[in-house]
Amino acid sequence: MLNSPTPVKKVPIHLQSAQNRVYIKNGQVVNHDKSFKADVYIEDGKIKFVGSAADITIPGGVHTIDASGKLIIPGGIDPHTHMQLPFGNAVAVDDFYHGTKAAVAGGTTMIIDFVLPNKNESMIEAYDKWRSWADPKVCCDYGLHVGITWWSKSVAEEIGILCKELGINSFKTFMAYKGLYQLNDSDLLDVFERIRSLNAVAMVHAENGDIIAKNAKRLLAQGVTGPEGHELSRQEEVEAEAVHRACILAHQVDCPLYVVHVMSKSAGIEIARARQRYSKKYIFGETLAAALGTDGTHYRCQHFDHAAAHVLSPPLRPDKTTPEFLMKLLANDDLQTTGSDNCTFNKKQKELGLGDFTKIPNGVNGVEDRMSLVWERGVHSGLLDPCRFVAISSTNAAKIFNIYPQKGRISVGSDADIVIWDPQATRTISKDTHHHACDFNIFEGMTVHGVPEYVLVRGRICAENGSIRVAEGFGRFIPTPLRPPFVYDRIESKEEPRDQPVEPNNNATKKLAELDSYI
Ligand SMILES: C[C@@H](CNC(N)=O)C(=O)O
Ligand SMILES: [Zn+2]
Ligand SMILES: [Zn+2]
Ligand SMILES: [Zn+2]
Repeated sequence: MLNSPTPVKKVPIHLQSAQNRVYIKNGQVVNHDKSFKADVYIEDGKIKFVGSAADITIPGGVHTIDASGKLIIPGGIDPHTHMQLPFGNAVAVDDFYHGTKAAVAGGTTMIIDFVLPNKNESMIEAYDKWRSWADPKVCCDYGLHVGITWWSKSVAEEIGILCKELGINSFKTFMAYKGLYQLNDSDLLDVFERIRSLNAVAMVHAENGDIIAKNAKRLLAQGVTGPEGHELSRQEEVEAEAVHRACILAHQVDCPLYVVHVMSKSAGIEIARARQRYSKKYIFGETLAAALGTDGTHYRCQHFDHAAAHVLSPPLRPDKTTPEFLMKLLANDDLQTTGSDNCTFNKKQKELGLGDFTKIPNGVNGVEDRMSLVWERGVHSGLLDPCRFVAISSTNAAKIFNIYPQKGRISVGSDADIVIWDPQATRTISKDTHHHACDFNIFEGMTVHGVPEYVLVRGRICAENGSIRVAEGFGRFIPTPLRPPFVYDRIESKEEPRDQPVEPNNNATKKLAELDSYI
């Protein structure tokens, strides 16, 4: 407590109402734009001080953590999860409790999940349902995207209410899952136009659902019924074509577009090209921990359970150079974020697809291991520096979905979602030790560098040296406000008329040629 006459530089600390007072000393703070030595003081769930120990006096009784040799990074933000998603005849086993417990264990302190209404279901009723599932269970803060799985005047009205009254600023459309979620190009143009009019963010699952439906029918008729049929029915070009088309559709109505789960080299190239082509760069790309950590060779595994456990859409790719290529796109800012698409089904549930790969529930794990995987494949392998790691694991998602700097930054006034990261420590990933509710881990046996030593969720220490002490329902719903400046400032910039794709300048052409050389 500072009782002396207020010294010029000291930071007065008022103790009376303080909760969860934590002082982290001797660490290296790493934000997306700067890495520097600093101490951090937390009180009432917020960061109150970031600076030199000489500039603060900490009273007795404050929980002090010595972070010597460790990094102090913003808690991970996973922009793509599906906890307890009802999908086909199964419900994902990671519910909002187990899924967010696993998230926190791995250093992620916020998830953004998806409301996926059934066709003809009210968007708002679906939103209320997801809130009722999540609010009582989440161990960390969460946001929601809403899927536009069908289109009508009433949907157009409801998404306006979701934006203006219910804290939603992002909507996922589907070019795949024919008959379930898929929209045609004409509807996509209307949807993107409506999203643009609301200053919201469009998202897209980009695969050509018509090609997939035709291929699946043909493969089954030829007797290809195992999990290998899943990737054969939707190979890279089926994803890349849809990515290319989605970027053009969005550009035609000047709508910012976030392409989720980019799983292949050719789809990643399409994003890079679109970002070059449109100087406003309002195309954003996300890839997944799964695509960075493993590949589609597992679909050829003789054991159905092992192969089926890797089934998600778009699929993992058999081209073993894909993980490194996608990491290079993240390093180049051709891709901006990493998600997990955590949507886990157990062995019994995956066996619903025995004899017909189209019936295998789609989805894999990732929310617990995302941070360590990105560190291992990115920073430890020399492709990323720690600041870029923070950008793609936390800050870029916060900026795109407009919750920065409340989230995604170590700075005064930000939520105290903080990870003390041990870059040298290693851990070996296994279903026997993970915190998921599922009985499989697609990264089984991998040893990764980069381990969270402490994880603080709004100032509460929820993980400490592997011991997880989360509280069910402690997390809060975080509204995502309209018109994210990181997205819309560039759209409204006057630099070029909206419908003139800018010819890439020569070093951009060189870069595109480089990208092509990877294919
Ligand atoms: C349905 C949802 C999860 N499943 C998946 N990615 O395979 C999605 O497509 O993102
Ligand atoms: Zn999807
Ligand atoms: Zn395998
Ligand atoms: Zn998904």
